[in-house]
Amino acid sequence: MTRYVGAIDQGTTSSRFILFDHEGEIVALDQREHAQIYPRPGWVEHDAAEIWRNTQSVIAGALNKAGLTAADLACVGLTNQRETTLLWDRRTGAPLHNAIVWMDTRTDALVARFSAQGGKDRLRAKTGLPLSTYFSSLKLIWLFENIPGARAKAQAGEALFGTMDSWIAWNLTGRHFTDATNAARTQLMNLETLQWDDELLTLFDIPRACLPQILSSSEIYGACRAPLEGALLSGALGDQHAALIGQACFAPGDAKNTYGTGCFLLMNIGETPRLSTKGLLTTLAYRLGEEKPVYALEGSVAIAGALVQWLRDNLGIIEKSADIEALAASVPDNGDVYFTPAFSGLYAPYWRESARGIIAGLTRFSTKAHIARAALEAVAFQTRDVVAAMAEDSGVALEELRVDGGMAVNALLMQFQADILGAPVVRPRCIETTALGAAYAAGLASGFWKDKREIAAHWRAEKKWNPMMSTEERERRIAKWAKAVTRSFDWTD
Ligand SMILES: Nc1ncnc2c1ncn2[C@@H]1O[C@H](COP(=O)(O)OP(=O)(O)O)[C@@H](O)[C@H]1O
Ligand SMILES: O=P(O)(O)OC[C@H](O)CO
Repeated sequence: MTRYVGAIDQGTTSSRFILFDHEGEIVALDQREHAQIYPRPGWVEHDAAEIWRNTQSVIAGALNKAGLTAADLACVGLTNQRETTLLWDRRTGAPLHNAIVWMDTRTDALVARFSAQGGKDRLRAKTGLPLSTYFSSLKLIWLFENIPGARAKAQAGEALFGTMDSWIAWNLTGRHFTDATNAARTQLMNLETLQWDDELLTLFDIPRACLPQILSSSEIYGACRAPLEGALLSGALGDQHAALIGQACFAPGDAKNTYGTGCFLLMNIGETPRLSTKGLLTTLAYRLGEEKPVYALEGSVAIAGALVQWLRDNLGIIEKSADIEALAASVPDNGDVYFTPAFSGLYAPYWRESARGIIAGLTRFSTKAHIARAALEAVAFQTRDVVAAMAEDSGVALEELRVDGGMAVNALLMQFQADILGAPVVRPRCIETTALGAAYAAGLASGFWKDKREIAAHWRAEKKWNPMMSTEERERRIAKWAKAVTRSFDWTD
């Protein structure tokens, strides 16, 4: 029997390929960062050709490290940054433009245009999503309106639309498809039927001919080409949905928070898509093969690890991301500095397109260490806002928070998170839960793992942070943060 499953994790910052064994343990990993392209304030692009090259390279790299070949893999799963939008030429395989990244705000004028047309409630009822620069629909319209000939090619089926899952899967298998979790983030899929919705396609004037086929998150999609010759691709889902599976959040009420470039808290809400009244998204959690779809409430935070990258790349106050912990720990507190990182507006629970980042409370006393500390705290405060919205919405307070993602290695952040939530934070042994979830989705379809129960038995807590802050202090800081948040509003109006 082949003893391993491979998972491609195409994230906002980097692409990884990870090999897992039957216990869900990592056997080998290779990772490569790609360029973040910022052509104008608020714009963020990726070179999709570079991402495909990096994907090929990390696949070869991890297989090499493990001394394995594609023939040793029972199957392969694929997970990805969601919403990031690409059009490419069906014949040549060349992208028509750089991919427009999920956090890009160039479509704010389109938000205003469609808001003025009315129908926002109908849109939310059908897709679970508000009108926002975040989702693919408006990014695709921007491409049609700004790239000469793009619409005509799309209408003729000569240009294909896809998020990063479709792009990688098309390059790997030659098949043009997406899974229903990724499709849920385009704002073109009906959350009940899990198919492209005619009313939405008409509203946004999107030609059906360019859209990928929507499939489940766990089924055999096809055999791969080099560098995974012959291996079966049998799992595909958005990264946050994959992390939910990787954290074994299979029961209603189970939740996880993934700290990557952004920060995304998803709570399983079972088989009925319920709309939030507190600024959360309703999304498909996953659809495993022929099983009934499972839904989730999501609190999306655009800027988390991206803030650490910004301190590194734009301000140069740290050399590498991990350095932020020592710098922030070199001062006992934030020195009354609060950082609202509304670089892409504010997402959940505020949904303010026109907010922009601010650092508040600066004095002659403030140092780069206070700013570093305020940056880490901002990630925890944003998560607290989402947790509070989730509790109000569901009427159930979170007993503990399961965490993962690149920033979850930061112990200072994790302790502050527990303090500011007033609830324990638990990190599992494997924090590569996104890739693990994709491997699980693939392995369930291929029969490598029997069922969800077998998978859930692999989950092990590795570390737990208990809250140590007094209630009074917590409330004081939350009030200060809330003040800093309001100061960031309406900057671009
Ligand atoms: N020790 C650390 N402390 C704080 N942030 C970190 C640390 N290590 C990595 N990061 C941040 O985590 C992010 C990468 O996490 P990852 O889960 O790989 O993200 P993505 O899936 O979005 O590419 C980067 O933004 C990086 O700055
Ligand atoms: O790349 P990540 O892990 O920050 O995730 C990005 C999200 O999928 C965007 O919705």
